Formats: sequence, structure tokens, C-alpha cells
Amino acid sequence: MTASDRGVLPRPPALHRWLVLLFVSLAMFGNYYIYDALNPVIDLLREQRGFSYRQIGMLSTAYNVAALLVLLAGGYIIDRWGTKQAITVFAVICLLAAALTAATPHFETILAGRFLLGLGAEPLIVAATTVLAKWFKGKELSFAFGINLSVSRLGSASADWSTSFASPLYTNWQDPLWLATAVAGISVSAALLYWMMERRAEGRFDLGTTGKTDKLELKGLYSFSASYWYIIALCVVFYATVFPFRTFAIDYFQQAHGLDREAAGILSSLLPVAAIFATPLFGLWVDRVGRRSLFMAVGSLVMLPLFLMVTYLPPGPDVSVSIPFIGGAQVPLTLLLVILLLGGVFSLIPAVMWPSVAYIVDARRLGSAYALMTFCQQMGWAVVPLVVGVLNDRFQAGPENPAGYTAGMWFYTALASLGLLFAYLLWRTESGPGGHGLERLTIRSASADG
Ligand SMILES: NCCCC[C@H](N)C(=O)NCC(=O)O
Repeated sequence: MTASDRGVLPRPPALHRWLVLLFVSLAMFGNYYIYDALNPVIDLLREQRGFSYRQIGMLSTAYNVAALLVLLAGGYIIDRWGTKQAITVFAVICLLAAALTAATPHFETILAGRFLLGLGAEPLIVAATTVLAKWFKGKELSFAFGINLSVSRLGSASADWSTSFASPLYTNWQDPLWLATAVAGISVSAALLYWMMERRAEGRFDLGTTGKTDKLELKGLYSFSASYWYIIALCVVFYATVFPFRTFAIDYFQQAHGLDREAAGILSSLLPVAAIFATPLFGLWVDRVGRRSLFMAVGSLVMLPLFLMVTYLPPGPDVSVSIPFIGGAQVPLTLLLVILLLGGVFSLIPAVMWPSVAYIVDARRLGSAYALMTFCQQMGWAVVPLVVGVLNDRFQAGPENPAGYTAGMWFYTALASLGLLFAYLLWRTESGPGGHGLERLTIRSASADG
């Protein structure tokens, strides 16, 4: 579309926009499903393939190493190819990665599959964000982002639920991963449908522009404020705690707490399920009351004792949890409370943290500020699963020695306490004269100002 078409052509009708959101969200559903499909087969990989926890940690880290490499180039690729082609290519890479992970029993091949997944999945997330910004700018952009993230998290929850709805597959480690490959097919189909929608719209509607896709720019890092660096530090330790905990959670509930696979899957799924509903609600609340750094500090404080609670508190009575259309399970009350609280934190901190960057960084540098944040996030997230894997091996964690998981839980706790420190420093800075309005600005104050 030329600049002269802009303003001449009508904006795309609402139905087109919502269909684009649907297809892009389905592509993300598959993306998150494939990533999390490894979690429920960890015990099978250990029993049937003899993998150590360190090797499981390496499978997780391989994804991040690939993501770190490709995030350096992802923005350029998307700008060069355009979002239609980029999303489809990245979805195909995810499909190939899922197939490679399932294809052979060799550790090196599975490792290569997870590495390939990192090459496709993370730039697919960047491309999806770019599409939404293009189609929803000036419309329901925040809402569209919220829906997209919720559908993505449904992909994570569905991978956990597969221990129930696809339980016959879990006699071996491979079949659940073939199921993930089939789900990756949904991603590719959705990407192609999005391609068709956008192609039909080009020349008929004004699709707007997004500017350049977020890229990592290393020059001028020193000019970001202290508040920005506190948010980055919180982001690093927060995701480096929650994502690795999720990776090992189903296996941990099975080995250390004696849950069967279905119950462990249902319990683990409550984390993304809580986030599906609570993230948009926290977003709406914070937009009304401000107090963003205080919210992040409260979230960090709530997270601090959770890993020690699962380790040291008595399990309490069993309670029934049931997920409509999926199944039900009896789970110990303590574990249920901890997962629900962690789900609350997993909803609150992302809902407040990512948008806060927009208040702190100059709009012209927002793209590189987000790219740098994602890059740092991946670096922290790369290290932790390896460390937890090594700790679990070193302390011979397993059903005969549940205490062997304690060192890993202390490691998560140490990370969570760093998170609390960074959130506190942010709150102190933002409550003083050098603040950027994180505590103060609300929808009401913004409309009063302007
Ligand atoms: N399997 C999920 C990977 C998501 C990584 C992504 N870079 C991210 O952090 N998204 C934000 C979130 O809160 O999920």
C-alpha cells in the first residue's frame, strides 16, 4: 500500500480484525503448547531413556540459547519478509522442531529439536505482536494483546491437560510429543489463514503501519533510567523463576508429592489458567489505581515463601479440583494454595511490568527497550533450568529421596528474594522526586491532563 492509499481506503471492518486476532492467537496457542509439551514427559524421559535432570535442564536451555541468537536478527527478518511470510515460516520451523523432538530417542536429536523450537517460537511471538499492532492500532489494541496472551496461555494449560484428555498416549515419552506435532499443524494452518486474510485486505483496506519491528540496539544503553534497569532485573529473575519451575513442576509433583500424572497435570495447569482470567483484570485495575511499582513489590513478596511452603509445610487434606471437559483430581491443599498464589503472581507481575516500560522509556526507544528486556529475560531463563537440573542430580532427587528437590527450591527462593529487592528499589525510586509516574498515573489522571 502506498502512502497515498492511506486515508483514501477504509479501515478494515471489525470482522476482519477479529478474524486476524483469532488466527494469530491460534498460531500462538500451538507455539505455547509445543514448548510446554515436554513438561509432562520428563519422568518418562528419565525412566525410559535414562536422562538425568541435568540433561532435562539442557533441553530447556537449548530453547533459550537459540532464542538469544535469533532475537538479534528477528526484527530485521520480520521487516524484510513482512509479517505474513514471517509468521508462516516461523510456524513451520516450530512444526519441524516438534517433529524433530519426537522423532528419535537420541538426546542430541531431542536437544536439536528444542534448539530449533527456540529459533521459530520466539520470533513468532515478536511477529504476532507486530501483526496486532498493525491491525489494532487506534482500536482495541490492549484488549487484543490480552486476548492473544490468554489464548497462548490456554496452549500451555492444554499441554498440561493432555495428561488427562490424552492419557493413553503417556505409556511412552514419544506419543505425547507427536500429539504436540499435530498441534503445531494447527499453528501452521492458522498462519496460512492469517496470510490469506491479509492478502485479501491489501489494496482494499488501509492496514496502517507499525513502524519498524522491535530490535535490539546496544548503543545508548547508559541513557535508560535506573527505574528501567530495576524493571529489567525484576523481569529476569521473575521469569527465570516461574518458567523453569513450570518446566519441572509436573515431574516434581509426581516424584516429591506422589501425585499421579493426571493430577500433577491438572494442578500445574492452574498456573496458566489463573493467568488467563486474572491478567486482564489486574491490567484494568492498575490502569485505574496506578501504584504499579507497589503492585510489583507485593507480587514479589507473595512469591517469596511459596517454594519453601511446598517443601516444608505438611500437605494438608486432599481437595477435589475439576476442570470442565478435561477431568478432575484430588490434590493436597498446600500444593493447591501455592499454585493458586503463584498463578496470581504470574498474572499480576506481567500485567503490570510490561506496560510499565512504556511510562519510563521515551516512545522513540520503546522498541529497543522491549527487545533488550526480552533478550535479558532469555539470558536469565537460560541459566536456571541447568542449575536446578544439576542440583536435583547432585542431591539425588527422586521418589525415594524427595528431600533431594530442596536445594532447587532454595535456589528459586533466592531468585525470588532478588526479585523482591529489585521491586523494592523500583518502588523507592518511583515514590521519590525522580519517579516517572508509575505510582501516580491512572486512566483518570491521563484524561484530566490532556
Ligand atoms: N512458552 C512460553 C514462552 C514465552 C516467552 C515470551 N518471551 C514471554 O515472556 N512472554 C510473556 C509471558 O508472560 O508469557
